Amino acid sequence: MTRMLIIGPPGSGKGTQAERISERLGVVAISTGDIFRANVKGETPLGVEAKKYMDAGDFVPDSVTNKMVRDRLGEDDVDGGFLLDGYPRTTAQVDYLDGILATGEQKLDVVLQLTADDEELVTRLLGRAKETGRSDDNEAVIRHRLDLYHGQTEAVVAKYAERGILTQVDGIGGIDEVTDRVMQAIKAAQSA
Ligand SMILES: Nc1ncnc2c1ncn2[C@@H]1O[C@H](COP(=O)(O)OP(=O)(O)O)[C@@H](O)[C@H]1O
Ligand SMILES: [Mg+2]
Repeated sequence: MTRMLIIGPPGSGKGTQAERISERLGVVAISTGDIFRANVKGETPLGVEAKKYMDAGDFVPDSVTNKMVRDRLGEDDVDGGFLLDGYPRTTAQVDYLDGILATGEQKLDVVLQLTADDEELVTRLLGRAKETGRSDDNEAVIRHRLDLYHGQTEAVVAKYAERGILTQVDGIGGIDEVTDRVMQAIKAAQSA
């Protein structure tokens, strides 16, 4: 049973690595970005609300995101553990997640931070824009998302560092190479 978070700036490879960790550890990967995008695509009320923020590279309001995550974490497939990708991104979300977990007397085992410098991230995301056409992958919006990461999500990372459960992994390199680093880091954290 593993309960984990993967945190990193946009373009750091969270989604790619989360999928691999999920397969290897047999835990369900939950990406708030993917859930929002599925709702945008399906034109649900949640999607219609979220789209306004996502297209601008802004965070969807905490009240909306928190409720969505609470509902998702209540589903049956989460019983064997989870890996959250893209949440929490604000310190208010950290507090909210603490509340959800405390209710079930659960605790986080590992928080992984994937690191990469801004120029590498912008290059990657502009490349991804050509392939996937994600509506928030244009340079101005990418820079804004990076600003929010530095301005808000780094404070989230600091909180977990204070708790002694943060593990940093260098996200620069080939996908397999990064996966090897990630799996080693998880092992080391779990035996610590
Ligand atoms: N925890 C969250 N809080 C607020 N907004 C979120 C959260 N997770 C995802 N979003 C919204 O979805 C968008 C895309 O998220 P995501 O796919 O995780 O992007 P990336 O991994 O490129 O940073 C974000 O820019 C934001 O608008
Ligand atoms: Mg992602």
